[in-house]
Amino acid sequence: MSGDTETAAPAVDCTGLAYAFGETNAVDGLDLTVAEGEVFGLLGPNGAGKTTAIRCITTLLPVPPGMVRVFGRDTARERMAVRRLLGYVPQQLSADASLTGRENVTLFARVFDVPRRERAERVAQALAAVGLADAADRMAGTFSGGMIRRLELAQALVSAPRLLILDEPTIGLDPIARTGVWEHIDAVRAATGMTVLVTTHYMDEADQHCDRVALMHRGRVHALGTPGDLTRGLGERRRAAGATGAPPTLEDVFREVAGSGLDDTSGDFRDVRSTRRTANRVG
Ligand SMILES: Nc1ncnc2c1ncn2[C@@H]1O[C@H](COP(=O)(O)OP(=O)(O)OP(=O)(O)O)[C@@H](O)[C@H]1O
Repeated sequence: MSGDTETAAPAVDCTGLAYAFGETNAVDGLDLTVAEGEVFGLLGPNGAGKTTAIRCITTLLPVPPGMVRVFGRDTARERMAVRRLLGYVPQQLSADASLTGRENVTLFARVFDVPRRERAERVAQALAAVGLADAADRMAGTFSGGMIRRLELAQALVSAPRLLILDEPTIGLDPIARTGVWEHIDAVRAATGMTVLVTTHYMDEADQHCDRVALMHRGRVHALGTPGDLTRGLGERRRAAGATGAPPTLEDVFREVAGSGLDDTSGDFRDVRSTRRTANRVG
């Protein structure tokens, strides 16, 4: 693969991506292109297939050649090259409560082969980028949920990836901590031009922070565009049908495309479950 091809290729290119767990088609023909430099939101309710799609893109789940390319590199054929291009913050907690913030990030710097002589500085930069410079030498077990999430962000950033993939980065956090996480994602993106692919079921966050979103339901993309285009489009359809009222939100767009498949209570359950996971891990 030539350097030119890699530069011209989209950050992520999924073509007919499919993945099944036994009888369950978790991802069922997903077509998706993420341009370099954009913040792209993969949205959907529990079970939509977001995490499975992300795990295929990160090479953690194997798919046949031709389904997923990252900066032009096929995940099936160039697994290690793809891994070197991306930073991944999974839903499961990846920080170790018994290590300090700095030690946690240093561990990732070693795993990702950050050269030894650059390591200390790169770790300090990653911690500063997420607002944890002052807390760097405290045990992660003393961190709040929002600080842990930012620490995990620093772990993913220390290898200076071209593509940052975040699976539900703000789940289980209170509104202030959620804002804090996004402020740092936005700042890193502004400073580096890094591509960000994020899954979330918080439509308000996607509306505010994503350049484009894909609304995913039952393994497929049902709507794709900028949040503004999607909400304007629904507003126009409603006006054409004679409806009045408040301008639609992204959540309204989602309800239109997903219909009765949406579960009103799923977000709450997920928050509780995730909060518990956080508590178990760092408690
Ligand atoms: N390891 C697994 N074994 C069996 N089925 C699975 C597995 N992981 C996911 N699934 C199923 O695949 C489907 C998609 O799940 P996935 O986790 O990708 O959805 P999601 O949109 O990320 O939802 P959530 O936000 O709840 O993680 C669901 O029906 C889920 O039950």
